[in-house]
Amino acid sequence: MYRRRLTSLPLFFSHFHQVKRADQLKIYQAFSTEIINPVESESSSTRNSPYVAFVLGGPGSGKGTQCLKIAETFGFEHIGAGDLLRKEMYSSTEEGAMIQKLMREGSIAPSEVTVKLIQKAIESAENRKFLIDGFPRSEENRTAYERIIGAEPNFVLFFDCPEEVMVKRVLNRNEGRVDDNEHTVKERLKVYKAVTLPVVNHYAKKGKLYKIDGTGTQEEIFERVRPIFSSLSSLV
Ligand SMILES: Nc1ncnc2c1ncn2[C@@H]1O[C@H](COP(=O)(O)OP(=O)(O)O)[C@@H](O)[C@H]1O
Ligand SMILES: Nc1ccn([C@@H]2O[C@H](COP(=O)(O)OP(=O)(O)O)[C@@H](O)[C@H]2O)c(=O)n1
Ligand SMILES: [Mg+2]
Repeated sequence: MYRRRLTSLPLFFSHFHQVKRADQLKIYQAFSTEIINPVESESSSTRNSPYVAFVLGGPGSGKGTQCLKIAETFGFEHIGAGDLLRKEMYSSTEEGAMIQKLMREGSIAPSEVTVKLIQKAIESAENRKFLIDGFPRSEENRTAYERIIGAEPNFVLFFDCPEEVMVKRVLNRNEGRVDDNEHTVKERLKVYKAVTLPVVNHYAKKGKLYKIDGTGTQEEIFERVRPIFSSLSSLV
């Protein structure tokens, strides 16, 4: 038995007119989007394993801001990869010092370190629905997650934003971060384009990517995100 619903979603699947998500959804991009939810056929093992959305986008694209809204509205647990690393950075261990150096340079921390922190956060949460924000930032991050966690994300959100908008937001962020300065943001943008965008393309090819216009007000962007999560609420 299938539950059918018609919605008009502002989805932007970059390269596909028809996208098939292996787990539960079939989504056809058109003027309106049909979502077919095989609710009754969902096995209990699927229900018990964590439901994971990765959240990607350049520095300042609004990942953290939108994750807070999604978490509050749809009951997801927000795990910020950068937040986990920053916490570790202040732990006055050797690893903490290494993370601080990499963050200052705008480089990516070793995947094993980041994935282990994410794994701990998933395991210690009561929630089973997760937004993993700022991860995977490299193909190496992605394969390390698949190897250590033994799963792929259910889907991936990607906030698409022009560089000049991202830079302006980062330089106005004012959270005292070691990497929110003109020099590091330039490096981070280079890393984003060379190392993170291939991961975004990987998920686009797999039909797992929701590309969202990251310009406009926080509220406008959230209205683009909302239908994606509304359509899931009966599933997870
Ligand atoms: N739509 C928006 N318009 C203007 N400023 C924004 C918007 N979304 C987020 N910001 C601000 O821009 C900065 C970067 O946003 P953040 O969510 O931290 O991005 P990211 O996690 O992708 O780096 C923050 O100071 C945030 O308050
Ligand atoms: N998967 C990740 C995520 C963040 N990081 C590090 O943490 C920094 C800040 O990440 P973040 O996600 O908090 O940054 P924003 O994109 O939110 O501005 C990155 O520039 C990297 O140095 C990492 O090494 N690996
Ligand atoms: Mg962030």
